[in-house]
Order: sequence, then C-alpha cells, then structure tokens
Amino acid sequence: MMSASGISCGPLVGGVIGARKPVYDIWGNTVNEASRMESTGKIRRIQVTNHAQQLLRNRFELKYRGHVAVKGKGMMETWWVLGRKVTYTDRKLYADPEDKVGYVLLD
Ligand SMILES: Nc1ncnc2c1ncn2[C@@H]1O[C@H](COP(=O)(O)OP(=O)(O)OP(=O)(O)O)[C@@H](O)[C@H]1O
Repeated sequence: MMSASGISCGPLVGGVIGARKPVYDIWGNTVNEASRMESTGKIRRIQVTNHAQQLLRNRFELKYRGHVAVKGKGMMETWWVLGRKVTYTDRKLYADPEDKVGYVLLD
C-alpha cells in the first residue's frame, strides 16, 4: 500500500463521544493541519509543519519544501522528512567507521 503522511504539533482536544457507540477522537487546528499536511503531500513522503520541523530537526534530516496553499490556513511553510539522522553512536550502521554523520533515507 502507498500512502502520504503528514505531521503537525500543537494543542488539541481528545475525548470519547457517543453513548451507544462511544468513539475516541481528536479535534483542533493541530489535527486539521496534520490532515492538510497529508492531503497536500506526496505518496511515500512525510510533510510537516514549521512547528513540527522545529521539534524534529535535531534528530531527523529535513528538506524545506516552500510555501504550500492550505485550505482554511492560506500559505504555509512546510518541510519533508528525509530520514533519521545517524549520530556517532550509530556508526556501526555504516561500513565506513569514519563516516560519523549521515542519514538513512526512508525510500
Ligand atoms: N479527528 C480527525 N481525524 C482525522 N482527520 C480529521 C480529524 N478532524 C479533522 N480532520 C480532517 O482535517 C481536514 C480539515 O478539517 P476542516 O474542519 O478544515 O474540514 P473542511 O474545511 O470541511 O475540509 P474538507 O474539505 O477537507 O472536508 C478535513 O479533511 C478533516 O477530514
């Protein structure tokens, strides 16, 4: 199965609604943004908001996408998540022991 993914970070409200058939759901601007990151993204890519990128950038390799038109929000700056950053302690993942920093591509 091929899918696009989106991530946003921020406040939201979660809870169970329904008496006969209770379901847990989440609501808020953050949820809508995450959904828009998915719907304006690309297959096999992870698109994230500015706030999410700030929280991820120390541990993940990101690439600036630019301004994206988002329904209900206007233009938003977004980033692609390329993969996890590999640190010195992860060097065993590399054949070259001197290759101290790199990243693992997701695709
Ligand atoms: N709890 C949730 N789980 C998954 N997706 C959600 C959730 N809440 C909102 N969304 C999705 O976030 C998007 C933005 O929500 P919004 O309230 O702006 O809807 P809308 O303006 O009617 O958008 P659309 O035209 O996409 O239906 C919608 O596509 C909606 O399906």
